Amino acid sequence: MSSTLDPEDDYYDQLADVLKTQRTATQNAFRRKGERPNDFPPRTQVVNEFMMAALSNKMRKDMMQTTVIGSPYAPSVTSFKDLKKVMLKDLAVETNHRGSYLLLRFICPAMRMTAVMNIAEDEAGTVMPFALYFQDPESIRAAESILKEKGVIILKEPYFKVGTNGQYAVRVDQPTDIIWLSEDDPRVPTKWRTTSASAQNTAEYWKKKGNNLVSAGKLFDAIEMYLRALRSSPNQEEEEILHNNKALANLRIEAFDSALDDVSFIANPQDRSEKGLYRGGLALYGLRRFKEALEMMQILVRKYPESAPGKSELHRTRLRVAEQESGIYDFKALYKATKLRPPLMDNASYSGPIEVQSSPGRGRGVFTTKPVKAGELLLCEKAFSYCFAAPPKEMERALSKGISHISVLIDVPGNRTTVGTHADLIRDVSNKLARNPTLGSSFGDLAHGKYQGVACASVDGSPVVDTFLVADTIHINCFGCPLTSRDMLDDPELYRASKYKVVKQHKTSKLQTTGIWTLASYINHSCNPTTERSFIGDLQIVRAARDMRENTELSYEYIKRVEEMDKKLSNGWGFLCDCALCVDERESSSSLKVQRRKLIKDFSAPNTSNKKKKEIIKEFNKTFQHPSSEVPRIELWDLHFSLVKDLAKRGEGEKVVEQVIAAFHSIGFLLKGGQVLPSRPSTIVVKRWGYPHQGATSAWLTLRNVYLSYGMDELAEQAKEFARITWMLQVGEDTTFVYDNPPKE
Ligand SMILES: C[S@@+](CC[C@H](N)C(=O)[O-])C[C@H]1O[C@@H](n2cnc3c(N)ncnc32)[C@H](O)[C@@H]1O
Repeated sequence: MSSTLDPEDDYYDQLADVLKTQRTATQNAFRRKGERPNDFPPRTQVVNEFMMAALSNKMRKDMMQTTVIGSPYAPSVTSFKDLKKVMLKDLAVETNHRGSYLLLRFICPAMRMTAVMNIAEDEAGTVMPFALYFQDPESIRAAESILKEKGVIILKEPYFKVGTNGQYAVRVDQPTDIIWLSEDDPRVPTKWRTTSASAQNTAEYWKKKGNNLVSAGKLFDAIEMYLRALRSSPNQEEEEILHNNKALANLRIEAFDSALDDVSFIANPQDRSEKGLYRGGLALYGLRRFKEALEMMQILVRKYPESAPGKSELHRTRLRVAEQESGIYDFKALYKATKLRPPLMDNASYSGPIEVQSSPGRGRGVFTTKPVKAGELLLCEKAFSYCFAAPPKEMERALSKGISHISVLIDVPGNRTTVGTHADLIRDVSNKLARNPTLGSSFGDLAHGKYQGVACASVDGSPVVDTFLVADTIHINCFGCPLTSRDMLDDPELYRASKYKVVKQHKTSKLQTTGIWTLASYINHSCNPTTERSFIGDLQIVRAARDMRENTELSYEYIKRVEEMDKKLSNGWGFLCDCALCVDERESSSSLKVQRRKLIKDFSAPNTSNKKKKEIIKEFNKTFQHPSSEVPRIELWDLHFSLVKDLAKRGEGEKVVEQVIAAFHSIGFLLKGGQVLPSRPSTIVVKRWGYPHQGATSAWLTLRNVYLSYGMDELAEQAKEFARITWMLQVGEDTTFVYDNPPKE
């Protein structure tokens, strides 16, 4: 979950009004639940209004899109043979017509708003606006190829609703409720049949049509043609070619399961053609089954040693298997790849010494399976789905590049409004699952809210996806993320530690890019976490923020500690944190909190002397009942560093070191050695790691610089090594940590 609106956010008031209007409209509509209206407007009026709306829709380009999630209803899991036909005039308002189906034909050119829209008619000639949600964006599939004029569908267990404007419509939130009928389907009524429907052409004829459509990028239509060709009695050789061609179209729409089915027409891989092996390997790669993909590519290269694409894919797949097994990544190449739009990394996921187990009171959680050291890589996971929000400068390119626009998601039952790419994420995950049912369990096993819905299922051989369940699951498990965590560093001292130029364009964005990482999703929240995570494109990197024993639970901060933490976590994720910080906060009296606030105010007052500041820090420490190893005193960090700044200016190195070490102790670290006085030790050791503070790297580098200035080179090297570890925690890697050779910015 990310970016649920706060009162201080832009648009808050406007969107709160929109949410209110939607809630009222929903309540009004529900008052009419079950009513069978007899005031349908005449056909010409419905069509004219639709055409006018399509025209004005074309002219308004810049409107922020809004997706409204209404009352959830489960998708149809009933076999078509058990359903009875109903007509549009039989529909009841705000009702899900279980046990029934509609047979509909579209009569206008489709229009794209948030939904793909058309006017549907039934066999009696009654017409009705029709809205289909969660469809691929126009750049992937044109609205006109989805709800084609003259196209015929069966809509199982339809939902009939009254819109905010009082207009009746058939609304489809569950796209898998539709059975798309091909022209020659016997269920298409005779009077709706087109001439090409009954054309008795050869498989070769339909194949050529399919090939032309692939060349034109109309992949969904091409697949329909290949299916038609397969129904036109091809011979064995033609059949194999058709399956291979269909596999190519399926690969391009990322329907990897179907592509794999296509090539499996020849059961034994050893007997497959070069194309069959190649496309089968790519399908397995797309499903992230890299070891099987490698086997397929090895067979290909053995059987067809001259195959250049085979050799190059074999090489690429080997890299993925190596990453998966070693957790070693070429980070330099990853940063380069973040220039891609969208910045999807071509990498495998690595899962280190961790496993999912039950975590009492928290559902499931992730635990270490062996002792680990601070900084160790625990997980580097590629997103299951990722919607990149183009920064304003790139918006123009967004349409053509399949980048997500920021849109508004109005969740009426959840009573919340979210700005970001969540609506696109719901769409992309739903489509991914519908096209790749074998991926269903990795997403379907994730935690979700109260809505039960339908987990992965299939009916009449087709997958069923419950978009309401997808939305509910995304709400709990999705996170906003920057393009790279390194871009988010806001300490100039740290830029000097980075070899590559910092890209600042995303720094001010509000993390509107969102994604789902199905393994990282099992990590629970703690305000005093054991790990830190970072992002490079759609890779999420999780590293140990402390030395941990075997069987220690991993945790990270879903959000940084803020005021009203209980409210934020409970609104966002439905739980109250029981970490020591939260417990202490609840136990602390309001007078104590007032006292702490006053101390901070006094500290920050102009002209407060350093002596006085030190006294205030002492007083502040006295307000805690528990040691800082249990309840880190995060507020103290900034107070110590305010002193550090001043002391550094005066060149009082020993005192700088004293304050930096005190700052670390205040957040639960236990450091041994490291003070300049009295005896200039040669080691500084972290006996216990504390709260992973964002300022830790520059704190270590401050120590390192002071040590150097005192000629304590050994100690300086050790401090630099700790800076490297905390840098890795923050940005994910240490390739860019070359403090001795700062880049010329
Ligand atoms: C992203 S999921 C984490 C995995 C989840 N525990 C599971 O069983 O799948 C987020 C959900 O985990 C639970 N959770 C996370 N951190 C928690 C905590 N500190 N205390 C209690 N529940 C927590 C909440 O139910 C939250 O909605």
